[in-house]
Amino acid sequence: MLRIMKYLSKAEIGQMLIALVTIVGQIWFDLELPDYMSDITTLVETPGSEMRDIWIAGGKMLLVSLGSVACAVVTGYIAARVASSFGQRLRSLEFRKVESFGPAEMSRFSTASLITRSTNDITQIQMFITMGLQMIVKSPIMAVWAIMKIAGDGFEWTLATAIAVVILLVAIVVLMALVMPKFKAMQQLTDNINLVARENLTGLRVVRAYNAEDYQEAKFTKANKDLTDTQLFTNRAMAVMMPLMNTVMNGLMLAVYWIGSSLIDAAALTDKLTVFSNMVVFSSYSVQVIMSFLMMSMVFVLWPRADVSAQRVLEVLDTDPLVTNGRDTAADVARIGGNQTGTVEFRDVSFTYPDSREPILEHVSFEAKHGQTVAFIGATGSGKTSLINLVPRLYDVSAGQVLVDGVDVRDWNLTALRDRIGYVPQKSVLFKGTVTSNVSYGDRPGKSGADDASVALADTSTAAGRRREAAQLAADAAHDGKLTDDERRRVREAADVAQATEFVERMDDGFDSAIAQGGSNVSGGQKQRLSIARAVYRNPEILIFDDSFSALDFATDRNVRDALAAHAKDATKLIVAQRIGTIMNADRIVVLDDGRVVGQGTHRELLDTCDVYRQIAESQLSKTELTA
Ligand SMILES: Nc1ncnc2c1ncn2[C@@H]1O[C@H](COP(=O)(O)OP(=O)(O)OP(=O)(O)O)[C@@H](O)[C@H]1O
Repeated sequence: MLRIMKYLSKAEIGQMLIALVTIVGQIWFDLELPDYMSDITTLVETPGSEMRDIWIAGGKMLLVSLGSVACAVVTGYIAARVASSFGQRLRSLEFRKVESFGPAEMSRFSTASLITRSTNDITQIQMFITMGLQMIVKSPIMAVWAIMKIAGDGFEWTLATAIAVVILLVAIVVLMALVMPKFKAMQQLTDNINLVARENLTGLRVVRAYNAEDYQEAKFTKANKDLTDTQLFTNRAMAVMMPLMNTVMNGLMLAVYWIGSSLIDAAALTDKLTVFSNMVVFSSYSVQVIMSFLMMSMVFVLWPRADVSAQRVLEVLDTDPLVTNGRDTAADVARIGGNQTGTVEFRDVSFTYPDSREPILEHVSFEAKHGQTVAFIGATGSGKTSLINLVPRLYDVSAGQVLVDGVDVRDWNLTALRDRIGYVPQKSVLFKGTVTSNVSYGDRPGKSGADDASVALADTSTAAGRRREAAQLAADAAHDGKLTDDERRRVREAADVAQATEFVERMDDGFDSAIAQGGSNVSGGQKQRLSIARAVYRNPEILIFDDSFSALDFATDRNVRDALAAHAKDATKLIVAQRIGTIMNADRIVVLDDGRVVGQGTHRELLDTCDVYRQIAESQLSKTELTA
């Protein structure tokens, strides 16, 4: 928990120091009260006391109480302010970190867990700061201060208080040992609930189609029951705490008065009043001592969960992606690579997924020159996707080298490298927005070094930070959906290339038509065409299509390829395909079989030299097409 505090900003630390002063102030006021009470008791018990004096002592007591309330309000305000700006920063940092993750880190944490970690876990930390930090500071100071006030006031009373404190400490330690492991499990079980709920929601159509509601429900019931059982255990354990505290507190009161009665009994007549007054004061202070232990126990209710949550958030923040950023900017690459713009070369590349032992690619070598089309074909699972994922560095090679523009991709600055690439993944991804916003998605070149900016932006603990955040939001809002005429023309051009214009124009608002989250309001083929348009819009040096024509009919497939050849003739195209028709005109076809290159060349050459290719071709083309 302490380690996460390093993410507090200077302003927040300053605010917390002010809160420390108000906390000490509140304790001072609280501990002044019994003294005035003692004065009033003495005045009431002393014959001939003036009513005026009692009013004055009462008035002072009221002022002291108001002082205590004022301090409590200021402390609460500051704690809430610090907790929310700190929570906001942690969420931003975590979001930023997750953005830098590659598929390897995503599968290590799982999407469901990352969602819990940036929502529920941060809420736990926020709650702890709002309530726990006040108590954590307040309770020991108050306990020590109150003990000092009563120490030496009466051996018997002090002993009774000490016994009560020991009972409380033992109870707290035992309870913590019991519930701490359960709190850890609780966050993991919350992950699990998220996982099952997400799976059910994303796979809703399949669930319905296979009448698998009962199966899904059973899975959810199990996850739900596991979480409920754990929560019940911890809540029951914690439920013991409050009654125990009350019993100890009342027991102590009883003991103080019981001891007091015998002390008063034994005292000489003149001392009886003093002993009585001492007893009233002592009982008030001992209540404060027990109250501070009560507060400590509340801290121990909040702390274990917040501690587990802090560890889980730190685990994300401390993870360095396997794919690290290189240094070479576009200008460096042009100098080092000798202007080999648009070339992609694999030099004896082997690749094994981080979580497996079997190599997926072995000794793959090929070269794609500027403007060439290189296609990859092979059976399912032969490693085509794994191969092209190495170009934008979704993963890094295990051996060998991948060179873009003549420079090893590991040396490239990641932003510069990815700005060069238009990537259409196997599974099309569309974002909530409009057709235009999806096609022009890559129109803002990446900003290297944005990390610092985002950390600074996330600091909203100062007025300057909040102004900066507002300016950034206003700039983003001004940019959203406000494309220039030239950009709109380019969106249309990209849609033309992807053969998307016709269906987009048939939509209600044309290019401004809404796209639902995940593109659920357009068909699979339409999604693919918009994804292709998005890549074309960037006008990149390298276009990567991972089986991106599979949902297109043959005529559209051909039209897209013809339009690409004309529009993006300068771009180097890497195409993964299952259909021979899609790739037979490529400059080079690389045939993969079980992660190895078993043939390379043009369609004609491969028909003569590569058995695997010939078999695929024979299964897809007619005799006349084969001999054409
Ligand atoms: N994240 C991963 N971790 C471990 N193994 C993986 C991972 N992704 C894919 N694989 C394995 O790598 C092999 C190659 O997968 P890849 O997706 O590259 O094949 P592909 O040729 O593109 O197949 P398809 O044509 O079906 O898309 C498969 O055996 C698959 O099980």
